[in-house]
Amino acid sequence: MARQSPITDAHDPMQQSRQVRLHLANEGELPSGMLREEIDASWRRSHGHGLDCLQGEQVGLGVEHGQNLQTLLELNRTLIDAVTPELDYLVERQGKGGIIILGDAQANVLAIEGQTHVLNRNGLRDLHPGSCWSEALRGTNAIGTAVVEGRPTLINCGEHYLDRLSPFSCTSVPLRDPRGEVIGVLDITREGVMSQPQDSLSTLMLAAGNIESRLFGLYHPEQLVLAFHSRPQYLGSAWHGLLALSLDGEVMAANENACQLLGLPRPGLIGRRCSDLLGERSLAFLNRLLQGGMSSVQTAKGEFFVRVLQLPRHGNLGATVATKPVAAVKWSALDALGGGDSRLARGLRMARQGLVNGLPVLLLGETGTGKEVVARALHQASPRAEKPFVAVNCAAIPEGLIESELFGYRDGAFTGSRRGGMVGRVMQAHGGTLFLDEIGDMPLALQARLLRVLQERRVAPLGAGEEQDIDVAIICATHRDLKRQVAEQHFREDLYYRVNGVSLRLPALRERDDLGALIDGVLDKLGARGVTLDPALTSLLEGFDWPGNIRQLEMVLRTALAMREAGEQVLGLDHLTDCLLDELSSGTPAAGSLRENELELIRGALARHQGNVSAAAEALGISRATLYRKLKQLRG
Ligand SMILES: Nc1ncnc2c1ncn2[C@@H]1O[C@H](COP(=O)(O)OP(=O)(O)OP(=O)(O)O)[C@@H](O)[C@H]1O
Repeated sequence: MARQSPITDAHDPMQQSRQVRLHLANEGELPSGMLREEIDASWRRSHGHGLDCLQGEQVGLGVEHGQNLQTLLELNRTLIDAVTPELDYLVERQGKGGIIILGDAQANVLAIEGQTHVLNRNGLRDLHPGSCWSEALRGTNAIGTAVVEGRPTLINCGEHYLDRLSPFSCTSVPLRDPRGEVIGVLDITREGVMSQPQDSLSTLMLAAGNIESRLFGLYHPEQLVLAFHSRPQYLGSAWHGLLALSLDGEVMAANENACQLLGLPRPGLIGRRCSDLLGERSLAFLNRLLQGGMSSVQTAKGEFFVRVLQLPRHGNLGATVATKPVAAVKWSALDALGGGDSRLARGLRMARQGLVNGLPVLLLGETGTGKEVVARALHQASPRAEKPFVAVNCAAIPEGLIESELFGYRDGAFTGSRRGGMVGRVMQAHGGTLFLDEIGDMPLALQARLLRVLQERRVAPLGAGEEQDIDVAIICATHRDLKRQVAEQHFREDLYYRVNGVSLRLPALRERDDLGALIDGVLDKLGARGVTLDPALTSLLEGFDWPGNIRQLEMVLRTALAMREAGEQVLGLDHLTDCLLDELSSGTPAAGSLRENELELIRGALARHQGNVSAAAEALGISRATLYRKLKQLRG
């Protein structure tokens, strides 16, 4: 083939890379400054590997030349297990033309899903499980190059080193194990130039964060895994710090975020005592974590919010942070939640009685009224306390993932998913308690499946023929009016009766007459036992309507505590920011429908925070998700 076309002044980047390729093939050298910096570096490496950018690549590649695919899959079993839910989700999300690829640390393809016919259409038949896409063999390509670079990589059409890969654009992110080593790569490939490469990149980075959190748990099944962040909204996200603790409280592993948040390199964290890092060693701290879901600690790096992400599979958790076994706090925790509200205290006792006798418990209440706290305390006060408490937020899991998350899967979910695949949350709760939060948001199709599981007490993972017996206590919660949902046919009537064994409505804060007891409880939880409120602040708080309930009260008290001078034990109006004072002074919203008032409150908060949703949600004491949901409901 005649190779012509010296470099000319091309403005089209695709045209430009084509000319660079021709020049390289003809002259045997790469002209400088013609390609993006990282592409230039990768092309030089590819050239150095002796690859011909026009003729093809080296042969002797991957499984088709003797490498055993089964061995490859077995070697990467943990990675495959951790990636499967995200892979399913990405396949569903990427739609037309999207191909999702999972590679290992050597850029061997482990799984390829989605619109794979697009590859055949373009004559690319050698991209399949078992094939190797390392840079050394195939030149610049997102999978191989991301492995070499160890960072997210985007390769647009002609930026591929090999001419024949030019019809495609690919984005890849490396996946790291808890030690920070690259153990795989996740890729989205599309036909043609990527119009929104940043979208694919952010989708992949979010997925990588979730996968790495899951891997962290899978690598440390015998340890207590704590998630922490300086902002509570970031707990459970791809950005939280993770620490795996041995049963005597020593840090066994830390993820990259944890190193950054604590300002220490990994070797400086491993082997340290959790109490040195997070500044807490008390039984109260552990109990708060186990019952309240989230707790805050003051450290040299400022305030962190901490949540338990995974309990150790075996062993006495009490020893991890505290010195006494956790079981010692069982009853007192539930009793304390009743505060000074005798009706609530009675309801809590009945709920416990029902749960112990095998009845499902349904917790109803507005956002922030403490439904999750109550669910955990009920579990702790039951004979199942030593067994797992597994919480599933049905509104937070993407619809396409709920089924596999709840019921798990066997095999066939994608090439390489193994027999025994992933254990679903229902099965994880075996012997203990399953808490289905926001059950009112569960899609109808899944409600039918859940109903069958609850009736038959058997579960079949996706792709599995046989069913397994399960023994779980069920607690459900929702902020929705489930009866209305049933009437409007958004919630199955039969499921409603199945989950509604003992129902307990948690009162909104404005309906409670034990604000004082609650304030003491929250101060205690925030590590400020003995701090009191002066009469002016007390009466301001008593006059407020508390749309965000206890969560909002907690935020107000947390702010006031932070404004104290050293040694101050009495909180007053001086300890509130102007913004909070304005908010609380607005008191009970003026007459009008609840809907209008809510909308007004949200609009007000958004206006005060210049449309910043996170700040408005924080001021209202609700999560961003709840704020969006409410806006959608109220406007629609
Ligand atoms: N009795 C209590 N004493 C002190 N703090 C509490 C109490 N109940 C709840 N909280 C705190 O209030 C916040 C909200 O509680 P929780 O998450 O259980 O509410 P929820 O009703 O499940 O909210 P949502 O519906 O928004 O998920 C948490 O930070 C929790 O620790």
